[in-house]
Amino acid sequence: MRASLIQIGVDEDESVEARRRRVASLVREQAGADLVVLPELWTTGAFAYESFEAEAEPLEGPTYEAMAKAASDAGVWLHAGSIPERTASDRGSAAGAGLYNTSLLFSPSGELAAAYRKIHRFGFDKGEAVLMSAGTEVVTARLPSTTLGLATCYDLRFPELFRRLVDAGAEIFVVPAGWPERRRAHWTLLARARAVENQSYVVACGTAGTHARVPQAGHSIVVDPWGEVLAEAGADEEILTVDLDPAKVATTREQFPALKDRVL
Ligand SMILES: O=C(O)CCC(=O)C(=O)O
Repeated sequence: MRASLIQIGVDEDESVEARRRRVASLVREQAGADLVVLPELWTTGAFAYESFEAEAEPLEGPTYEAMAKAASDAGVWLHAGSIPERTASDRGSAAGAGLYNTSLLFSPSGELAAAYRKIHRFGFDKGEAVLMSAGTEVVTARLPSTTLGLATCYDLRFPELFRRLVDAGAEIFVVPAGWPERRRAHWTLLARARAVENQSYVVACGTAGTHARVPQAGHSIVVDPWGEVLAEAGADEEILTVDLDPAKVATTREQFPALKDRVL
């Protein structure tokens, strides 16, 4: 299974429209891959809090349309990163209520295969944590050769979510992010920890450059179920392509059956 992670920069000088077109074209260029992954909130930037409300879209909005088409044009499973999703309950309610940080997975025919609303919102008492609502559903998606478990950025710090995903059959965790450079060491460490403790692949795609004055870590990473880093990007825009063997999850779990020793 070939995965391509598109680590783009979210530059305020590029309009959301232009970025959507550029990303769609990059996705089309990945024809031949099985799975293509984009970062978190790449239309607005994960730290561009002041743009969330203005750039929020309904689930089936312009990003959905463009990414569904790009997935079918390329014939790939596309994890289209996440969008600021506006739901009906947003209208007339308190600021941010009814906005979600929602990731979208499309099948190679451009059908929506899964949508995951980020459960753990980042920012403590500001930013996303107050501007967006929290998702409540743990989401997996069945592909022909494996099962994906969906998580987003700050979720990586919460191992209990990943256990729930494993219990639901996940073998590959897909984690779009807009992780800051300041905590890059945590990003790499946590990606490897989630892989090792759950004997699963971690496919984690971040953003490049700086947005909303927050330098981004980049360093998209793919870790195998033994914790080996199969590929890691640098800090700049990059497409990271890597071959995964989904069967390695079962063999790792058989040969070193630590998951069977869970007590709690
Ligand atoms: O946990 C972190 O250090 C970064 C999380 C984050 O930036 C996010 O979830 O948007």
